[in-house]
Amino acid sequence: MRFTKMHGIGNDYIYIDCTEAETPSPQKLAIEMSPRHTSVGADGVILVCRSEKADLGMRIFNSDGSEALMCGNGIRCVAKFAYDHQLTAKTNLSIETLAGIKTVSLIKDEASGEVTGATVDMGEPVLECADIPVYSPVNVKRMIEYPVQTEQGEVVVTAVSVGNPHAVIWVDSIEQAPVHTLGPKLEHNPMWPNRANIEFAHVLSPSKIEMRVWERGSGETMACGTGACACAIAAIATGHCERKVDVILPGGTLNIYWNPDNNHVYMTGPAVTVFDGTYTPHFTKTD
Ligand SMILES: N[C@@H](CCC[C@H](N)C(=O)O)C(=O)O
Repeated sequence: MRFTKMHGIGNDYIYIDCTEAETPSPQKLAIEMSPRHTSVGADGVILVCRSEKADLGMRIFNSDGSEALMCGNGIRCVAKFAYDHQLTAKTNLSIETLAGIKTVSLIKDEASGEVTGATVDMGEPVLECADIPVYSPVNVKRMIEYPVQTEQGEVVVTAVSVGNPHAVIWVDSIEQAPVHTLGPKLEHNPMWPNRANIEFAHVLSPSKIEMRVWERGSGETMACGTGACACAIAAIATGHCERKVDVILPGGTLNIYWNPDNNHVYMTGPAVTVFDGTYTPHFTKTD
């Protein structure tokens, strides 16, 4: 099985071209290929698929095998993968995800012509609890800077969906943030029927946020594109930031713009190929 390892500011996935043949058991493949010390090593597996409704389709599996609806860093890499592997010659393309069709505009280096990144129209963010989905004890419509009781005390959460569910928590210091303790506890808190990605973020200025993320199904990662959008949305919705925000993550920076005219969120960032490889899965069809 051929694969390409790619990353968007350190959020790395194993990309598999499924446009000619299906990949059996992608959940098992993600569990098997993601471990960093005993396998290829990645935050999960992304399938590049055909689509009847868009130029291409994608599916994303976290390292625990769970399937997510959307991946912000992944979709930029899918567009680069498609262009570099001649699956398309388009530099503006539509990609079908389980969270709907997104449009991606590739960014090329002028001198080399190489695709170095992309801007993605992430669509309209969702703040309504019922649609995220998130349960609140007193049935609030939106959970904006809302107090939540945890074993580690009260935390103030803003709930946002950017295709997948996110909880944004403002902290004084991202270095000291309880990413590995509160992160998994909140990910599995029954308030989230489908679990959630947990962001610990700090507003540096009206145009700059720094954050760390505990990703649903993958643990702490170096970056999360949908998570960066969620933090920017939470900061803009609460008046902490203006419409254009640079979100600084351990792996690098993403530029987020929430357009007031159409309510769409745009994310710009790099897409990088690390290496190509071949892999023989250990599981059998009867596993
Ligand atoms: N890293 C991604 C998000 C991947 C899926 C997420 N862990 C989930 O389960 O929702 C991104 O860049 O958005």
